[in-house]
Amino acid sequence: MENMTFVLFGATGDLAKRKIYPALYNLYLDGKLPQSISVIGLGRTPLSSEDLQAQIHEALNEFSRRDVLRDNVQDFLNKFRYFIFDAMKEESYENLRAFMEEREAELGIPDNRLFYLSVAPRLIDNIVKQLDASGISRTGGWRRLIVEKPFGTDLASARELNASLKEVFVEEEIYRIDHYLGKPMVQNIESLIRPNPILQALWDHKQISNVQITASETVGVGSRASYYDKAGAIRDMVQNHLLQLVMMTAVHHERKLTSDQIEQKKREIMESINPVSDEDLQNNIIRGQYQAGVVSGKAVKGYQDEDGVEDDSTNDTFFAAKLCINNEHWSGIPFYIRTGKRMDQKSTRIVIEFKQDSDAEKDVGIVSNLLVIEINPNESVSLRVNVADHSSEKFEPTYIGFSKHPGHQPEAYERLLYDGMIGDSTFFAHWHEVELSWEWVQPILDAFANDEAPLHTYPAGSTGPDASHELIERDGFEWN
Ligand SMILES: NC(=O)C1=CN([C@@H]2O[C@H](COP(=O)(O)OP(=O)(O)OC[C@H]3O[C@@H](n4cnc5c(N)ncnc54)[C@H](OP(=O)(O)O)[C@@H]3O)[C@@H](O)[C@H]2O)C=CC1
Ligand SMILES: O=C1O[C@H](COP(=O)(O)O)[C@@H](O)[C@H](O)[C@H]1O
Repeated sequence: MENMTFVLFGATGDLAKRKIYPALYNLYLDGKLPQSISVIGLGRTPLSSEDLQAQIHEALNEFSRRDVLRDNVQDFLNKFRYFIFDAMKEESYENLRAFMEEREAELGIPDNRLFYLSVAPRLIDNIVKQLDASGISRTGGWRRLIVEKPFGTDLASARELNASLKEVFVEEEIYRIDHYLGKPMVQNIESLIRPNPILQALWDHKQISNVQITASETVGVGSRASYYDKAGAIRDMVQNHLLQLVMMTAVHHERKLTSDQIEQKKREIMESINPVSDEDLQNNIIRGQYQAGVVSGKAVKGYQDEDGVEDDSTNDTFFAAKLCINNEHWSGIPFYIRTGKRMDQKSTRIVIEFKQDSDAEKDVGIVSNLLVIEINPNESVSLRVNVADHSSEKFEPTYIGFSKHPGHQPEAYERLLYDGMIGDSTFFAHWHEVELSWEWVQPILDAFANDEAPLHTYPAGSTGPDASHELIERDGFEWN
């Protein structure tokens, strides 16, 4: 890997502490950082480099998946410098350029520069313009830009944001983070199907009856009401993570695909998803909001009573939909997606349900085969099969599969940061996917904004509103 400067905008922020520093440390432990790297943390808070290093050390103690090793942590921390920086002030950039160049000279490294924007979206336009104007992004080496979510708040703002990034960077240099794409089991979908002809042969509408994608959470809005009450589940989870899971599930891997081919296939899938019609808005889209209830044995407030949430908020904390991909492989197969906060369990999973011809044998316990890909918090793949129980002359559903142990393998941010450093954008969200995802959700955003869709409530700690069960039961299935 080439030596580089890693410029972290938002070095004093929550994401840096919880995800970025632990990811960098674990890459360091695995020998996956460049031999020589200058990491420059930026923020307005007046800190010295030693202060930042102390904060990072603390963050590692709290959030690293592996123990912090006394004998090497200082070597890791020495790579960091802090620079007091206000993204809205022009002079900050001139000073940053000098600081960065000085450090590059001190370490004898080329001007390969990776800019990580872990800051509020409202700052991004100015940062990118100033990086260009100050010459910071005009490097003799390579330059890359990692952008955090949310990428816009609707189709128009996403296009605007993209246009301002494109004034300075080309698509190949822009890495839009969607941390679900960094999750090991999501990255493993291809390696699960392609080398296994038995699964490849099953991966289409002839064998599959429906696909279900769930991302349920037990947490509520927490301290993020100012953002979440405007975003809702649709912007927070659906436009990005859930639609990415749809694309990753629906891609066909007849052979090993290059990054560009995967990008093209994902784009084709998004283009093949039926646009949301008025009929869908009435029947196939479910908006929900949690009420008071009990989660993991603890009484919790309803959404409207959460700190920072408007009293009469109609914001969606739950979303479910049925969508169809109109291509040769998936035509006629419903994809059901759902996500919600304050549900009964934390679970992100993809369930592929296979067709079952033996309706007549339901009374002896025969059920459809399922392929269950558990993404989070457990990482496993299992296949539900019917096994005869000779004593009762009935069949028992039995799961065969394997599990991985989270904590023993690199987490999403480690994988994505590493990919960003080596210049592999396979598991980042490319512009066309992002734009097409916004195009798909835009009619839903409009309907929610105009209160044209019913708001179903559900008790915290439940499996979501009844309407989301009716959505799937109408087609003769149930959420697995
Ligand atoms: N936290 C999370 O779990 C997730 C966050 N994200 C995204 O990551 C980004 C960062 O989030 P998060 O860390 O939570 O946010 P925080 O509010 O915790 O941190 C914001 C950071 O931005 C810096 N900042 C704010 N204004 C300026 C400015 N004018 N000039 C320079 N720096 C500035 C702050 O530094 P200072 O105050 O020192 O200036 C701070 O380091 C956001 O886009 C968010 O949507 C995405 C997924 C999850
Ligand atoms: O991006 C986000 O994701 C988290 C859920 O992520 P997970 O890795 O724990 O499944 C969600 O809580 C948050 O609201 C959202 O912004």
